[in-house]
Amino acid sequence: MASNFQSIPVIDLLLTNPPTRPQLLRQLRQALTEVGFLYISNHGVPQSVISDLQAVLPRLFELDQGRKDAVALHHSPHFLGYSQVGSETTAGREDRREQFEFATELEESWAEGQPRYERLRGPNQWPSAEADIRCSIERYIEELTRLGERFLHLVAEALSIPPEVLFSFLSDQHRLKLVHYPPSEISADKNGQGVGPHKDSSGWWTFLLQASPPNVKGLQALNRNGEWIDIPVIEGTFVVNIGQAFEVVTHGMCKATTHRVLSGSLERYSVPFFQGVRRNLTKSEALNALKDYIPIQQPPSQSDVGANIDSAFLRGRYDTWGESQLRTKIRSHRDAGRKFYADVFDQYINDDN
Ligand SMILES: O=C(O)CCC(=O)C(=O)O
Ligand SMILES: [Fe+2]
Repeated sequence: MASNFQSIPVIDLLLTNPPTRPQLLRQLRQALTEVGFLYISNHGVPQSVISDLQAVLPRLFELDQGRKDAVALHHSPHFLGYSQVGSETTAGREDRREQFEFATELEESWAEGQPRYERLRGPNQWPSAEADIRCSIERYIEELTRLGERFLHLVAEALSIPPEVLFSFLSDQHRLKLVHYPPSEISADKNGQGVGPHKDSSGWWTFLLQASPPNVKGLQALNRNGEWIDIPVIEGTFVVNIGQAFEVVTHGMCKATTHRVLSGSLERYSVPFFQGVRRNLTKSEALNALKDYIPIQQPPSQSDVGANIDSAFLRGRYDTWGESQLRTKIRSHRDAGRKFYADVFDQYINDDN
C-alpha cells in the first residue's frame, strides 16, 4: 500500500546533470517507494510530437460509427482497435469511455505449436481516414518507447539495480491507448465512473499524457488512508505510475497504486502508454531476479515469496506473464476472445481464482 501522500511529486528530469543528480535520485526513490505515482517534467519528448498527437484525438473520435466499427477491437486477435463506450467494466461497474488501442507495429509471427500468448503480438488496425493520423501515432509510440528506456535507467540508478537487469524484463511490444471520456450528466461528486478503481496490470510502467486543458479534472490516486488524491493536469509533464509487474519484481517495495477517473461535465482525453513486459516471463523469474538487490519483504507468518503482493499474475494458475495477460484480455473483450481463442475461452472465463 502506498503511503499517506497528499499530492503527487513532480520530478524534473533536467536535474539529471551532475551537481543535482543525487537529489533527483533521492526524490525519485521516495516517489517510487512511497507514492507509486509521479509527474516528470523536462522529459525530452518534443512538443511537436505531443501537439500532433493531441490534434489527432478529436479527429479520431469524431469519425462516424461505420469507420470506427471497421477497426473494432473484436476484429483483432491482438486486442488492438476501437472499443465503444460501455464495453468495459472495472470494479463491477461500467466505465464511461471509448478508446482506440494501438501498439508497437509488429508482424504477426505466431504459428500453431507456439505458446498461444504469442498471438498477442501483431499489427495495428489503422483507420483508413488519413495517413497523417498513423504517422503521428507511430512517431509518438517511438518517442515514448525511448522515454521509457531513459526513465528505466534512472529508476535502476535510484534503486541501485544494474540497468540490464531491469531491461531484461521488457517486451518488443508496448501498448498505447487513446481514450475519450464523453461529458457526463452525473456530477463528479456523485462519482460518474470514467474508469473504476484499478492498478495497471498490463505493463511495466505507465506514461500518461493528460491531453485536455488543466480545468478538466478526473484522475485520482488512492493513498493509505483511503483518500482519493487529485492528479491535476500539469502542462508539459507526463504522469508516470508503476504497473503490477514492477511491484512483483521489486517484492512490493515499489507500489502499483490504485487509481481511477471520475467523469465530469467536461469531456476529457488521455493517452496512457504501457511499457510492455516480455510475455515469457515466469513467476519464479519475476520473484527471484532482484533478490540480490532488494530484500524480500513479507510478514514472518507467510512462507510463499510474494504472498504479500496483490497481483493477478502471482495469484493466478498460469505461470507466464503472457498467458496471464491473454486471460485478462479474453475476459475483458469476450467477442474477440470467443472468435480467436475458442479452445481456451471457456477455461479462462470460468477459472476464477
Ligand atoms: O485516463 C486516465 O487519465 C487514466 C486511464 C487509466 O488509468 C488506464 O487506462 O489505465
Ligand atoms: Fe490505469
